[in-house]
Amino acid sequence: MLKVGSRASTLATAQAEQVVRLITDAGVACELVLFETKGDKILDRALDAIGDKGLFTTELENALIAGTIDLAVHSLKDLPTTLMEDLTIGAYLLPEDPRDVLIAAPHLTWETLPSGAVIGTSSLRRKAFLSAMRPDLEIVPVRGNLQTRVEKWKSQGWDGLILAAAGVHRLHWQDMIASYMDPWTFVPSPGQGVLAAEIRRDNEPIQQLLASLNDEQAALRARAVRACLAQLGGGCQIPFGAYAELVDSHVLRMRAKVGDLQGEHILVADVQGNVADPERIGREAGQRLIEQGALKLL
Ligand SMILES: NCc1[nH]cc(CCC(=O)O)c1CC(=O)O
Repeated sequence: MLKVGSRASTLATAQAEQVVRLITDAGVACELVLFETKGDKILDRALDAIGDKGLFTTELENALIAGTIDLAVHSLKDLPTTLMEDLTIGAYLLPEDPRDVLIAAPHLTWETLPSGAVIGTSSLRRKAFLSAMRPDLEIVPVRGNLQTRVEKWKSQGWDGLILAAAGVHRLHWQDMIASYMDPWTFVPSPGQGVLAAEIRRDNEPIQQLLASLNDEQAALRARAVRACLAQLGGGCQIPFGAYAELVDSHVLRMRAKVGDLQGEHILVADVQGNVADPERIGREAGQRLIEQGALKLL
């Protein structure tokens, strides 16, 4: 019996159950093992204020190394670019919509949000890009799992929330979506919407199984944007977004965007290149941001 580890939040569990189904359908029996991570426990501070990388992933990586689980399912965007030694990404799975969405009352959209509207988000990236596009909005912090954030939005009388479309779709909350943000402007977190299956490097049987389930296109796009993040030093504590699409079967196009928290200085790098080497495209985008002074902004 293959042991599949996941965080215990409703979204994480729904994601892991989808992966379990994928593996079961491939003929391998598995069971789910649920974990609470530091990021699930600390709810009174923004993620960047807690500081360390791997807030949602360390407990799962420890369990992989200890052999308690054989595979860990993560939201790729929560997984640091540097994994613990002896661990690797075995597959990129089940890509969902990579965009961010505005959650708001039915009569509102991004275009009709009034001046002074109150929007909940604790993400530095969302804060920076919101401020750059709409300096007239008021941004308030909101932490916790998706249920908690939606309850806060309703109980506090805020006008809206920014969330990942992927999570909203996976929980079947489509009717709360007021607008989809354009990914080339409101650039998503690198790897948003994609699931990562993390395994031990020496686990060859599962490596082979996962290779057959890997989503090739999601993998190429994810490798480019994560190489860019790595070039800038990794982690999720910076106002940074990166997005990639295949132009055709040979060419990958990506955009990386960095801002300051006030959204006053925004740097953009666009790079296009051969899909055979997605990391090169990502590093090039990262390098261009650094040449524009990105490291001074961060
Ligand atoms: N940071 C928390 C987190 N990690 C993954 C998702 C959603 C699923 C995904 O982006 O793949 C979310 C919620 C959100 O950002 O709204």
